[in-house]
Amino acid sequence: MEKYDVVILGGGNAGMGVTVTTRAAGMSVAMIEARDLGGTCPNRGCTPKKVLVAAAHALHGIEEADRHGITVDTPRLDWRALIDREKDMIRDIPSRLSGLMAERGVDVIVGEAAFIGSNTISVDGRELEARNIVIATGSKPRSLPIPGAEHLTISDDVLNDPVLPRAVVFVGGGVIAFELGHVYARAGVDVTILESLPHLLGGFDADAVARIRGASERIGIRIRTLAWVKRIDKVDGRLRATFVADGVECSVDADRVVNCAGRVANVEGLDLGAGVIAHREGRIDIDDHLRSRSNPDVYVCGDAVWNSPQLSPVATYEGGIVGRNIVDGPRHRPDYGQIPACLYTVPALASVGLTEAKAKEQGLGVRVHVNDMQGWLSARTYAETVAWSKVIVEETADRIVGAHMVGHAGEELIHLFALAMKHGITASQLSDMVYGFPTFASDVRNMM
Ligand SMILES: Cc1cc2nc3c(=O)[nH]c(=O)nc-3n(C[C@H](O)[C@H](O)[C@H](O)COP(=O)(O)OP(=O)(O)OC[C@H]3O[C@@H](n4cnc5c(N)ncnc54)[C@H](O)[C@@H]3O)c2cc1C
Ligand SMILES: NC(=O)c1ccc[n+]([C@@H]2O[C@H](COP(=O)([O-])OP(=O)(O)OC[C@H]3O[C@@H](n4cnc5c(N)ncnc54)[C@H](O)[C@@H]3O)[C@@H](O)[C@H]2O)c1
Repeated sequence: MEKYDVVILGGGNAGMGVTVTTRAAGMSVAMIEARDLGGTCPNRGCTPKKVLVAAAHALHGIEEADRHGITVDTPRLDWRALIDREKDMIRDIPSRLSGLMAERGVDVIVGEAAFIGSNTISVDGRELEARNIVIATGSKPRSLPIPGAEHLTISDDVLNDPVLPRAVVFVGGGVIAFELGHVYARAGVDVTILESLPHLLGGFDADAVARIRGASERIGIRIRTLAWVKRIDKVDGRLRATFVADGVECSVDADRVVNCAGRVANVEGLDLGAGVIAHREGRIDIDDHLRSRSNPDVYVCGDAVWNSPQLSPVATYEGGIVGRNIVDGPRHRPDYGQIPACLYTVPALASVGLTEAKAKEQGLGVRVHVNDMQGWLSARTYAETVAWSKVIVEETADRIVGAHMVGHAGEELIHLFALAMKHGITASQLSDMVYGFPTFASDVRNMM
């Protein structure tokens, strides 16, 4: 039996986050990774996705060129070349991270880990014992138990597919469907999004989502809410998604039907029972310190946590907290209050803090500043198709409790609001700054 102070299951953002403090404290650390070091974000998520989004931005710029007096012929996108560029960008990430782990003194073990006891793990015939075990195994697409589910593809396939399909259906109207849908629509693909709930993009401010819906429909994306997908059939070499909306059975034909119905903690194969880890349907019961309630030697972080945002910086942050709890004892708790979230459509939706609905639900006395900024000089200069903001300020304390933007460099500006919220900078103080001009940031003064 090999012995370690810490064994980490999974080498993604969360697992990497654990290694910093534990190694700095001189603990012996092993990391077990079944696929590629780096996990989802750099290999199958944020980074490759953003390479495609960058191409969508270029196409959007070309669409708007005539507004600047520029004539451009109809652009032709070489999809295979774009996928090659994406792959090129991320190719060496696992080997670079392997170098980083070696430098940090972490033993990386390749293989699929599972519990064999409360403090023991098996991997590829080896047995490891550890004082602390960290579950950082990420998430996987929620399976859809419908006839024809075997025809569904997932976001991994979209990011790997060198052939541009003619038509695509996304099952689920969440972040992945909108981001990939915008890329496809700009590339000329016929896109349909089918969402079972009455609202899209759950968790984002409803008014901001309405702008994104409008921007998506403007580029030809068809969106159906309250649409229940019943089955997928193969018909004449293509796929047919049959769904019920408003009590009526409808169908749509496509070359790909992509499962974007959410992601669940990837813990099924870990034999949590052998590890004495209480859970319900894959949701591990943890305390405020991200520690298993039934086995105090086990921590969970990143997407494997069932009830925190599935975001790459959150995974790193939670990994850091788990590392500190292992070193200092369980004292540190995550605070998710001021973490920005962005939807990388074109234009993007950026958000931090409370939505208007949540602020009101909490009974806060708030001023809500809503601006359609399309007529503002900065938006006109760049011929923005959408430029919109909502800033929610607690009346008595002048405290910013939420900010939401669509377009207008919101994915960058949102960090000004997050900084203000984290460090207690009031709305008046943020307005009172001297900003460089002309910039999108200088408009922050007038947003509240
Ligand atoms: C298409 C897509 C786009 C995204 N875009 C963004 C974005 O723009 N911004 C953002 O913030 N977030 C984005 N995300 C979410 C982000 O990628 C995740 O929140 C983040 O990667 C989670 O990190 P993690 O370390 O918890 O899990 P992962 O990165 O998934 O790492 C878990 C690792 O554990 C390994 N593993 C699993 N089981 C075992 C086992 N039994 N033994 C050994 N190893 C195992 C896996 O191989 C994997 O490498 C995106 C996700 C997807 C799918
Ligand atoms: N920009 C980013 O930060 C980014 C980008 C991509 C992914 N992610 C992360 O990845 C996670 C997963 O993304 P996602 O888009 O798969 O999930 P999501 O949770 O954002 O959206 C899933 C949607 O599918 C709907 N749905 C569920 N079952 C359905 C069914 N049977 N039929 C139709 N609709 C159904 C849900 O109501 C929901 O609206 C997200 O939680 C997100 O945090 C983040």
